[in-house]
Amino acid sequence: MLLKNGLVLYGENYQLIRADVLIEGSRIIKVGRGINAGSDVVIDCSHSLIIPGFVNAHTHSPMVLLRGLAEDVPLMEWLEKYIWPNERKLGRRDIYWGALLGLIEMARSGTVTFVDMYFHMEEVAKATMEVGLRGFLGYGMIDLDDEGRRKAEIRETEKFREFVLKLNSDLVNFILAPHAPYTCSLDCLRWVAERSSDWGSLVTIHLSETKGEVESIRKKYGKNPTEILLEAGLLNNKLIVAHGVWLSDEEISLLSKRGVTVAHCPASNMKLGSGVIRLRNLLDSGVNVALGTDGAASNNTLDMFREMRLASLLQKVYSLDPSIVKSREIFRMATLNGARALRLNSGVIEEGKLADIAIIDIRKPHILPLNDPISSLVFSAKSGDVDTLIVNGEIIILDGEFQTVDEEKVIDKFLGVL
Ligand SMILES: CSC[C@H]1O[C@@H](n2cnc3c(O)ncnc32)[C@H](O)[C@@H]1O
Ligand SMILES: [Zn+2]
Repeated sequence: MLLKNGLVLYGENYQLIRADVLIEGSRIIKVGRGINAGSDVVIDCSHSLIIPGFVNAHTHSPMVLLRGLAEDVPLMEWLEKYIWPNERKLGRRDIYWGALLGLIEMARSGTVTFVDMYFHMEEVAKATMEVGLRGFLGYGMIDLDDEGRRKAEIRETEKFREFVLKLNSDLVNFILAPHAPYTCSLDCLRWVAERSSDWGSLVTIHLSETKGEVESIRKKYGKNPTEILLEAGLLNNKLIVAHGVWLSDEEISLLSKRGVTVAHCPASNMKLGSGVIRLRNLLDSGVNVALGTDGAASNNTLDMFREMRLASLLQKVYSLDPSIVKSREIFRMATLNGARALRLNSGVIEEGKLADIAIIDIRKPHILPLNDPISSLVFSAKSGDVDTLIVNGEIIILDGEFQTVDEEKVIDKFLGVL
């Protein structure tokens, strides 16, 4: 496949060059001028920006089903009064259709890879293969200190891992996913750490999201949440913690030393009134910070353009310092840092990298003129500006049309619900 004559955001330094991008199989093999390779597919990019696709490092795709259902309440009330009772009513088919809608929304906003933890994950895996995005999928474990529940959660996790191994797919990857230190026992967390080591699996967990969480963990264990993960044997470079809003200096330095990734979810943190992440401290301490939307019930979209903008604006207004975080740092969080956390050779447009690419038609009044492409992406672009999406060298959206899935059928399904 040849992407012809585009404005390419090239390499880790995001140099803007006019060039062609040649893709063979799942990889970018050449970037340069005047490539003539007799390609089967040639996409004219003369009015387009070619960028690495986004990595949504923390979401729950089926939660689009609960969009707008629990508004204006803090996390624990949100979970206990609204979300958990409604989730108990969701069956396999609901999860399948919810995941399809969520994945379509993610693709339309330039996301190529996502980390997802929820229930009935076999259905999310099916949707992932149908749409063609790259998913890191985990069964969300909650044992509430109950041994019987723990055993059942372990069985579910093992079953889902078997399912993923049998799929033998380039796109569907298994990840261990205990929910949080306040819903998982130390025994459960220890089991996850041991399996992560045996299986070589990545792990994701919610951590230090609210002040209340930190207080309750301190009350229960006399330690902070990060120390509990340390005690369980989870603090290493296979771990992605979602949120990390209330981390102390000591915890930040521990996460940095251990190579842990923090998936920052600004919209969710603002909407649930959870707090403001110490982004500058995390970045300056060398922590790999990626970006996630969280679920659509606490966001209320899965749009990574919007997430980048919110991440930046939140830091500027909270610190009263517009220079606190640069747009390119935010863009890197949304792309390369997520890819690094997942050990993917992608997240930048460069020879040898996976062809996980978003193509944006810049002939839009809200984008032009392109004085600073990174600033345009972080502050001006939005979901729907992605014309063409390529994942693992396959075209998912071409000229605004899905090539893999019947988008209209999915939309109709949800209109039928009204
Ligand atoms: C067991 S994983 C899925 C579980 O997590 C819930 N959830 C979604 N967003 C958040 C969040 O920001 N903090 C804590 N828990 C969250 C979701 O509703 C599922 O129950
Ligand atoms: Zn979450």
